[in-house]
Amino acid sequence: MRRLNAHKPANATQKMDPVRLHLRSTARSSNFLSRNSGKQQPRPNLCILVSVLISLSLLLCYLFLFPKDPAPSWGKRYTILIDGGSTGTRIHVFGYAGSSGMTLAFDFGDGGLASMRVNPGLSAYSGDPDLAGRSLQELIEFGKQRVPRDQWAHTEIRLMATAGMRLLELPIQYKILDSCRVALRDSGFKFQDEWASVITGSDEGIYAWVVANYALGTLGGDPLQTTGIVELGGASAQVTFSTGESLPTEFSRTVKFGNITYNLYSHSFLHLGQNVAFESLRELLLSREYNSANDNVREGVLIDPCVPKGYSDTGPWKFLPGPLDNKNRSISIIQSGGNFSECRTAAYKLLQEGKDKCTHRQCYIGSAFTPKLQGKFLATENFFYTSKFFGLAPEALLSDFMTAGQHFCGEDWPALKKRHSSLHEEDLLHYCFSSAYIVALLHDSLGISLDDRRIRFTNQVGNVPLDWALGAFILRSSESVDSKVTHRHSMIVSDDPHILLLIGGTLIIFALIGWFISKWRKPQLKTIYDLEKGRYIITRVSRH
Ligand SMILES: Nc1nc2c(ncn2[C@@H]2O[C@H](COP(=O)(O)OP(=O)(O)OP(=O)(O)O)[C@@H](O)[C@H]2O)c(=O)[nH]1
Ligand SMILES: [Ca+2]
Repeated sequence: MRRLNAHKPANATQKMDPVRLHLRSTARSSNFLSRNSGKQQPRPNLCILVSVLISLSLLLCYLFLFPKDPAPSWGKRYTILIDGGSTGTRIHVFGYAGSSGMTLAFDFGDGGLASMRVNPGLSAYSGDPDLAGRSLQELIEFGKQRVPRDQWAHTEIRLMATAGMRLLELPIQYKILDSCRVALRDSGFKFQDEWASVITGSDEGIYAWVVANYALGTLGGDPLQTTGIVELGGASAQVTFSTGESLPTEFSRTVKFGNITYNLYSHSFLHLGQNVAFESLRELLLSREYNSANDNVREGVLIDPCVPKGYSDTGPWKFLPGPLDNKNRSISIIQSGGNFSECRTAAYKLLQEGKDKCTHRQCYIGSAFTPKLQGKFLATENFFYTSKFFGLAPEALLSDFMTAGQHFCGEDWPALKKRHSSLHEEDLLHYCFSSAYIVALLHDSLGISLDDRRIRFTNQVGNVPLDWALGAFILRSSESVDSKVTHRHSMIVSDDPHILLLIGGTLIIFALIGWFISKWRKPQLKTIYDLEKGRYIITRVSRH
């Protein structure tokens, strides 16, 4: 049997006298109730309370769905990208506002980006792939110095290798990648095996295009206002730009940024990076078909027009297996020809190799389709290093490279070494070749006129280094922003602790509102004893 209600009617005697207890109007009983519940406790005005709670929760919802700033930044976060290039491996540590960010504003200055390079590149370990992973240790330590320890487990680390690795046989590539995965798994950072890979040359070009246009402020704007990128690396060269031309599928890429879609031509010319091209040109000079026209080989001596006068190198050389016959294999010395125009002719011939296999409407380089270059371009890496060495302005003309190269190639090698004693000899040796190669590539092959001002030779725009790795980071960040924007309205909870807090708080407030309303709506029941009927009845208590 339920206990009697603790409160007694006002006129009740101490003893529960069943006779006098009548059905109480809920009002009187509630008055009675209030009289007997000790000191008058002002019951919270439920309506005010509920409305405060509802407005609070609406405010929280507004903050979550329409934050003042696309998203409040939640402190700094990090991501790491390792660029596995043919001549070296470099780590880039990106620090950025860890917002659930709907905006992309990165600081690529000292506060936001830290990089370090080690030589040689991963492909140099083809003879002993297990050592490749060890070459990453120094870079991983560098990353640990830049990322706070409590963030290591949340910091993703990715290895993206380029042309140097693409040149290796697949089994060797896999062994080198596996060796790197072991090192990255043990790094303490967040890593998954598929995050160590060899990227395509087309992706490499796209990423370089993204960082260039991000730095120029044209990413997300009119495609016709974007700037193309030509990059001369160590083992490959990339050409990427926006074009209205119809493109064969293998050369056509689309990049979506914000609500703009860019139709891009992107291709990486493998083997045509500067370092590999320099070696390949010697192979060409030694080949039979070339030699029939030129007497570059006389009694075991190769005359190389692409090295300054007075240079000689007694080898050994690692000539790639190719069109060499035994007679030429017995090269004992390479002597300088120091002749810019002969070097340019040989370089052009190298760039045209394979043209007979062209199956497209036009192939400016080898058998690859290349549309006519449209718009402005940034020329990076070896394009920039060569222009810088010759003291050329960023807006230099190709005719300036010709003049500088003609002079340099004809100079005396010992005098050059003396004058540029601070430079790496290998870099110094390449400038005769690179000046001729740049003219043969951009003018003789791609059709940029000698006095065209469309090209800027640079490795930086503002404080943004034009490194494709930054482009990969920007693109990934924008994709994750897009996915957050897409999901934001479907309230898919982000992994951001503050967002979770916001949602949790909102849910608690709604639950409180629901509870109060249910209390308020739930009939307040009272059990009283009816003297006349001699039994207990349950009655509803009225509300104020
Ligand atoms: N002259 C000169 N060349 C440099 C310097 N630093 C790097 N290089 C050369 O410039 C090129 C650098 O381009 P990168 O893209 O870094 O080359 P990489 O990534 O090792 O090669 P890929 O795998 O083809 O991209 C290489 O040919 C280097 O040898 C420099 O300070 N001076
Ligand atoms: Ca590179």
